[in-house]
Amino acid sequence: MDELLTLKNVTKIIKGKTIINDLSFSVTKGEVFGFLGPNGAGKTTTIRMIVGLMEISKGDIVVCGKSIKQDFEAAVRNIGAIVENPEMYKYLSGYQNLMQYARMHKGITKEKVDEVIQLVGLTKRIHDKVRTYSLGMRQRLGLAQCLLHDPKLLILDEPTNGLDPAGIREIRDHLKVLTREKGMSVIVSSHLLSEMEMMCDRIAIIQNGKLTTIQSIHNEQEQAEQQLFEFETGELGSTKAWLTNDMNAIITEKGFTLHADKEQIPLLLKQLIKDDINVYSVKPISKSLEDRFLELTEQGGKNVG
Ligand SMILES: Nc1ncnc2c1ncn2[C@@H]1O[C@H](COP(=O)(O)OP(=O)(O)OP(=O)(O)O)[C@@H](O)[C@H]1O
Repeated sequence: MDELLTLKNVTKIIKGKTIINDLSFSVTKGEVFGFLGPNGAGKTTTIRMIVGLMEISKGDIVVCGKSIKQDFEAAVRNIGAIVENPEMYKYLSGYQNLMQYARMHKGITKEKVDEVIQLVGLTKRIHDKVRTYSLGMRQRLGLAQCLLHDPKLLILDEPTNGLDPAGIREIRDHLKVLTREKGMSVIVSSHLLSEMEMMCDRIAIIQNGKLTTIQSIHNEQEQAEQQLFEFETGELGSTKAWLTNDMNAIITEKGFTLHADKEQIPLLLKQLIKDDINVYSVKPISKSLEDRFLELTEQGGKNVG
């Protein structure tokens, strides 16, 4: 089964106010899925519902084939999560903290504790007291703790909050190991696009409790399919006359721009040449996710829906 997590029309209403509105998406095995949105968009609320900390008002969440509503324990068993800052005893060592946790949860062996310590790269400092750890090391200790019960799906709410670039990079590298080598799926949330672009395979943008877009990050072919193209043509008057309303083109200083599939470009060129309009260049204008994110958020969700 490729889908590890599916949200089906999930809605959350608190005191008559719709906080999450009909949210549907799936996360597949081995991917890092980003949840991006401005403050107050509803990321934490959604995550709290996925990990079972908050009830769903409408819809359902399915984890590894188990419905959170019908089979709660079997569903959440597959999840490891850091939602709020993980509580650690600062006067104990990292190792003592993990062993303490292992003692409270059935079936976690000492070998498993050693394995996760190595996985998060804390071997050298694991016997030092947590109060001597940097924030990044504390985050990694938290990560180690939630890996102890071998979750299939890891959920990290704002994992890079307060970390310096080196700390962010460490988290990023660890997520790669977990997904690529261990086949886990990871959901990370953030309001910082640049970090998410470096960390995620796909990013869902959430705005006012609604999903506005899901975009693959490394799939350039997919991104190139629907694009804005800039045509540089000669005579602007005849160009303007040539364009029809349904093309939704915008006249520029040098010619015009329009959205088109790549396959449409040769057809448009043939037509322009046939109609005696000179074309000096055609180039795709890459619209970064950043533009899209800013556009969506600055418009206050105009495109939402
Ligand atoms: N228990 C609650 N009662 C009333 N409103 C709530 C409650 N929990 C969340 N909200 C509201 O729901 C909206 C979404 O909040 P949420 O914390 O999920 O956003 P977020 O995207 O995680 O933002 P941030 O990045 O600031 O944490 C906010 O407007 C918040 O005020």
